[in-house]
Amino acid sequence: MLTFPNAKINLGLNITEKRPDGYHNLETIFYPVPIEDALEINILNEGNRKFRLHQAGLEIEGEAESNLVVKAYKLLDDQFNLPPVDIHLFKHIPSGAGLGGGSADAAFMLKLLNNKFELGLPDDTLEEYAAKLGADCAFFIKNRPTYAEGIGNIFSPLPLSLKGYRIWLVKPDIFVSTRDAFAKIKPHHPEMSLKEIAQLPVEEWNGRMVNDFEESVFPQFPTIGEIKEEMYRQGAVYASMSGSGSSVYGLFKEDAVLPEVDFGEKAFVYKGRFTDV
Ligand SMILES: C[C@](O)(CO)[C@H](O)COP(=O)(O)OP(=O)(O)OC[C@H]1O[C@@H](n2ccc(N)nc2=O)[C@H](O)[C@@H]1O
Ligand SMILES: Nc1ncnc2c1ncn2[C@@H]1O[C@H](COP(=O)(O)OP(=O)(O)OP(=O)(O)O)[C@@H](O)[C@H]1O
Repeated sequence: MLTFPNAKINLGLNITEKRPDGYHNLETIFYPVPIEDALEINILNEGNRKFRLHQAGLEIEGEAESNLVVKAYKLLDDQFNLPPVDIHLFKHIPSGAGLGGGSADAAFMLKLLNNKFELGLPDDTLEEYAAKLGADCAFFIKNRPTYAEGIGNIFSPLPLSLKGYRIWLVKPDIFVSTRDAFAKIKPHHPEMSLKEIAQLPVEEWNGRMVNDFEESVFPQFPTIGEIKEEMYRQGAVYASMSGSGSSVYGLFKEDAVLPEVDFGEKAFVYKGRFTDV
């Protein structure tokens, strides 16, 4: 059985408070983007191992045991004693990008196991399992535009569609530590709530919808800020860094011409368009 975990972007990200446990309260909107990994499971018939992981495409740091698809399998295996599985993961979504690729793989693995082994778990239960694997992981269960608050784990659906807009996304060869990016932020409440801004036309988001991480990340990595400027030079109606970086996206009108721009040999570049979600 095969599935295609997709990435997300953050539309706005306000870091509002530092909590006693060291984490931060925030508000953001998660929106699915059609940049996809491929994830397949088959029943494993040979040997006495519970799982085998084959990886292709972009490299992922760490052992198989620390891969989120394996963690997702183990989580459900502990409860349901699942058959052994042979896992194939083709990695296309860059990591350390603010695109939630690892979280997407984990959530899609839960959904895949639920279907393959007919566990009958409803979305709410799958979301509870997903939340154990990462704060934004549960978003990918329903995988539709979502307003998130708390530490990024309290969700409400949002009536918002980017259908018809084009997206140009660039992830330079820069690694931003999410932990360091949080540590440099002075939390504050925004003047206008993100939910309100999201109801305005996309053309009115620039200057209102803000990703607070840009303030701490751009001075340290000017290249990331320059990519955002380039997006606006090319006619983006709205551009922003996603999550804690390092990817930057621009939203463009349907008929926009997106030229070839050299963002460096190792940059990941994606051009696509939104369909209905
Ligand atoms: C900021 C977002 O990109 C928004 O989409 C994500 O919430 C970040 O999620 P992530 O990359 O999976 O990050 P995690 O692995 O959960 O957290 C990394 C580190 O960031 C800090 N962290 C994370 C989330 C949060 N609400 N407050 C924090 O202060 C913590 O120091 C944590 O140890
Ligand atoms: N299946 C997986 N795909 C990608 N990364 C994985 C996976 N499993 C574990 N990881 C680990 O998780 C880390 C974060 O990866 P991820 O792709 O979620 O990027 P991210 O850009 O930090 O996402 P975000 O900040 O939006 O949550 C990686 O550095 C990697 O070591």
